[in-house]
Amino acid sequence: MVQTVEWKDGAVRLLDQTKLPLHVEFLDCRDYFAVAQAIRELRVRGAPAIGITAAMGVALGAQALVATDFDRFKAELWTICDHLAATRPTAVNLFWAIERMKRVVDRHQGSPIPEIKMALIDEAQAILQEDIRMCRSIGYHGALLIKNDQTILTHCNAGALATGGYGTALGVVRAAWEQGKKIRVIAGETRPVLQGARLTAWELMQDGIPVTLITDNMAGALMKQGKIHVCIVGADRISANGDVANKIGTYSVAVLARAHGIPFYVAAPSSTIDLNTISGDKIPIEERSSEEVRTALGSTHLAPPEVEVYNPAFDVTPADLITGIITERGVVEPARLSL
Ligand SMILES: CSC[C@H]1O[C@H](OP(=O)(O)O)[C@H](O)[C@@H]1O
Repeated sequence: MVQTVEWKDGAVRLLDQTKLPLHVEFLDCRDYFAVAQAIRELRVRGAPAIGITAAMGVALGAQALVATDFDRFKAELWTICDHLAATRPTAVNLFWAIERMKRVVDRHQGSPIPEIKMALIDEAQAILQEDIRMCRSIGYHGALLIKNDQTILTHCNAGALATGGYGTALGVVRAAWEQGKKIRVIAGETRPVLQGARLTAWELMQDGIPVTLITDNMAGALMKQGKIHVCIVGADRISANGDVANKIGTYSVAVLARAHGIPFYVAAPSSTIDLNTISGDKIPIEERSSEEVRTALGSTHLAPPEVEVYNPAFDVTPADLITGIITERGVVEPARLSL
């Protein structure tokens, strides 16, 4: 699996996910503006991957600062943090990672500036490596829930492409596959940005994991036909009461799963849990451009050019529709999250 994001030769190297599945192209961001633009344009996306990338953007921005006075350096770095924090509002990992980078600076008050700059690079690298370890642990705990010969429905992309590597929902799939369980994945295409069609299908095929692509409106019929045994999705923010914000369409899958008695799991690292947000209705939901809905990835027109569009990128699944939240520490009932 190619690396989604990495610090390479003093730049932030991203796999440009807008080019997948037909082209594997990398984008070398040499300043934090380029990192922010890549996040906004979904060249890198997925809650953990956004956090890691923003952390590297902070480290990258710090290298270019010329201030020799700590207070001035800190003030200028906080401006960089604000710029990166303004890229996307829903994935809490973005803000968690930026706050973690800020704590590095505060811990190094009084240290030489060059030492702080190095510490920021080290912290961003540590966030990446921790995320990969957490995904593997999520995979281990989640695979215990998967039986041989089961078919798993997933929505959007919560794989290596959405994380530092290995994936959350797809980390569970990978772990079950690596354990020799004969599983199959049904991937919802995930209109309008098609993360399922373009990214999940590509990612699983790279690993030789059986995957079938469906349009989002097919999920209910497959459940009714008994062809789905379990649903596993990712998350962008989990509120203190266990509500989950995830890609638009997730709530529909959860309702259908409940109607058909199918377990519905959310896989996410603890960096996605936001105990400061008391419930899902308080989670900010990103609204994206009308063109994403009116066209097929900005090309073919699918609708009248002037038609009114509503394009929320996420929805919220209430805790009572979620069978369990799979974290790096194990599987937890949503209602027990903040205990
Ligand atoms: C492993 S979290 C992935 C999560 O992020 C996706 O959103 P986007 O592609 O817009 O960044 C989607 O909600 C996934 O479940």
